[in-house]
Amino acid sequence: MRLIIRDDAQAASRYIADYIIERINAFHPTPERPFVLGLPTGSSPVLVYQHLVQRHKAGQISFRNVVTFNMDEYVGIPRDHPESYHSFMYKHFFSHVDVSPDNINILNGNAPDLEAECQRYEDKIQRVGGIELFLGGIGPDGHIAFNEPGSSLRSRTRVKTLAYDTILANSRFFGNNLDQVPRMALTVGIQTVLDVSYTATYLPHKTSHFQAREVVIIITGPHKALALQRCIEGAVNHMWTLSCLQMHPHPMIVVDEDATLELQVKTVKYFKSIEMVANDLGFRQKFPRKRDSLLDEDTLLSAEAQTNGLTVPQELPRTASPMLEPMSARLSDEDKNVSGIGPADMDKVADQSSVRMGARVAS
Ligand SMILES: N[C@@H]1[C@@H](O)[C@H](O)[C@@H](COP(=O)(O)O)O[C@@H]1O
Repeated sequence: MRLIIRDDAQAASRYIADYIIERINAFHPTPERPFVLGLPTGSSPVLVYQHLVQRHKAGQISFRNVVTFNMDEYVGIPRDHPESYHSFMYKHFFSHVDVSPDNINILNGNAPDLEAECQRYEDKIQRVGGIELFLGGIGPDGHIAFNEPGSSLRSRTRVKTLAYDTILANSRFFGNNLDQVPRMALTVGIQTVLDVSYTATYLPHKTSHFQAREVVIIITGPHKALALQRCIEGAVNHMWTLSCLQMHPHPMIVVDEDATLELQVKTVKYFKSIEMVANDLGFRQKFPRKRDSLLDEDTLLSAEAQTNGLTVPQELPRTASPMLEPMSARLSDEDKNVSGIGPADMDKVADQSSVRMGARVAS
């Protein structure tokens, strides 16, 4: 797991937007091989959408070959209701970028058969080959999408009754009138986020089980601090459903300082040191591999190359944590001799004690 800590919500959002843009551009999506992006609603991702829109208007990113799947939608409010997640997405994102309406997928909370609608959604995710990057937020009780406390960690897209806490939290969008807040929603499941299983159209000869390649979560504000603490320092637990990310091979949580208030100092220092050392020593983020290269993962895993004097896998498997793999090799050397990095490199490292701490933990 990567935990990226930024000073405030603005900086955390910018980090995520930049990351998504880099991922999409590096993927070189085409109509035949689109980038599949999972998207959330809520107040937390609004700034991310603003950054994405700005960068799109600056000509730095196109969403033409991006297919989107939203995480959830209320049941029983009209699609054009100002607080429907359809309206939210068009207001904050879709209306401002070049995504094709045909590529936008949002659950229909007014479908005559809600269960069939959920199955249709799962099937469609499978048909496009699974989700490349799932962006999400959390509720103050640690729920992801509408997977409320007590949700099965094996759940898939389904009808969900909302927890009272969620109704209370979301009443701010409905004039603080609890009676106006829908009681039910359709939501992707925990397993939908963790493990996208499908018969890929481009792999007609085999049925494969793939993880959503990457899950990126934004968490900001002190009111989410306890949830963050439970989800990353606590055990995997259905009462804090974001903790399921501990089971995912490639999750990244991006937070502001306020959200870290309940974390141990040791946890915060560890994750900051990991990022600082990686940046200082010039490790660049390596993205999960192209999906078609999964065909021959064993072969690719055995291929090695010399990069910056380090032996690293030439092509990391998409399920590996791309930043930590090369770092751990480097850090275990440092652990034996911190000055082995070289005086010039060490001068760049602002806090040497946290480097040593990072080395200890990584080894
Ligand atoms: N279903 C949504 C979640 O996907 C979202 O993460 C959560 C937090 O919203 P906010 O970011 O406004 O705190 O709200 C709702 O419950």
